[in-house]
Amino acid sequence: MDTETTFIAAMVQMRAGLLPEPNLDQGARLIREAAAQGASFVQTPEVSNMMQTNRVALFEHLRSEDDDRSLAGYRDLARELGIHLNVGSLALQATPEKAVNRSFLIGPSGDILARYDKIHMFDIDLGGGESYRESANYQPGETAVITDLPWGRLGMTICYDVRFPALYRALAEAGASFLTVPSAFTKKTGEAHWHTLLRARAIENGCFVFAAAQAGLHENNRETFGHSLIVDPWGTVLAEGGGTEPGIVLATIDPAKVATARKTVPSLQHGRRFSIVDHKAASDHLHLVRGSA
Ligand SMILES: O=C(O)CNC(=O)[C@H](CS)NC(=O)CCC(=O)C(=O)O
Repeated sequence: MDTETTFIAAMVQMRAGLLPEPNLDQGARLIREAAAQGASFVQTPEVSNMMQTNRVALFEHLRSEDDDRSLAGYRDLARELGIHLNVGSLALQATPEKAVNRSFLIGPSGDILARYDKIHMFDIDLGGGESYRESANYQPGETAVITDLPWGRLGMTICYDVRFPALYRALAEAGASFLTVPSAFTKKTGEAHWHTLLRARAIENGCFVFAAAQAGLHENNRETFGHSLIVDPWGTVLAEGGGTEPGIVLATIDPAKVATARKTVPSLQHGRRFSIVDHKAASDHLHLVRGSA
């Protein structure tokens, strides 16, 4: 594997609406623009096909992987443009009752090289009446996924996964140089946490982090944070999208930066397993011992 070669990565920032067809048009237009600017790796955000929280409407438009027109369209596009295309995620039918939030890596041949089902479900109450119950409509994945790009190994994750650092450490230990975090972050949590979480995952694992994001006010009245990011293994932001509009951001990626960052700060090698002492339990025990003496 020639890890000396640089390449251009592009994050496609979208404002997905309720229906798959116009969303595919929006995604395809931006992917073409990215390829025209030289990108050979392009990522789209979480739920590129549908931003839909209403269960009835969601299930009306859900298709199984084999029948999904967005997936077919993105495969055709990857083949036509000769790029590696990471469709951040598609909402797909998994069972009669549940969808799955699935990310795809499509190769320049149009073949599906890898798929990853989002593991961590965003079930939270943010306050101010803003609540999410992803697990009501989606079934979680149970398997972390690492795959190969021509420039190094890629660990695939989605959005809320970014809050679970053990997943990223496992992917880095399995050989990942690149970590993908396609997202639809809320505006509130994005303002507080987005840059910090993504830069931390890059720094602590010595990996590039690619995070294409949904942005702006969507048809379902949800507002997402945007700020699609490309972060290098030193934690430097190489490219960043705006807060509200669809568009693309690009950066030249030098895979050699992975080895350089890890050589400078070898924290991946210095990690050690440890046990934990509960100080309170230990002092209670001492007290008991003294009392019985
Ligand atoms: O349901 C959809 O339409 C698309 N999916 C999402 O928006 C997902 C699940 S609700 N969003 C997140 O995971 C946000 C995480 C986040 O914002 C955080 O960790 O702070």
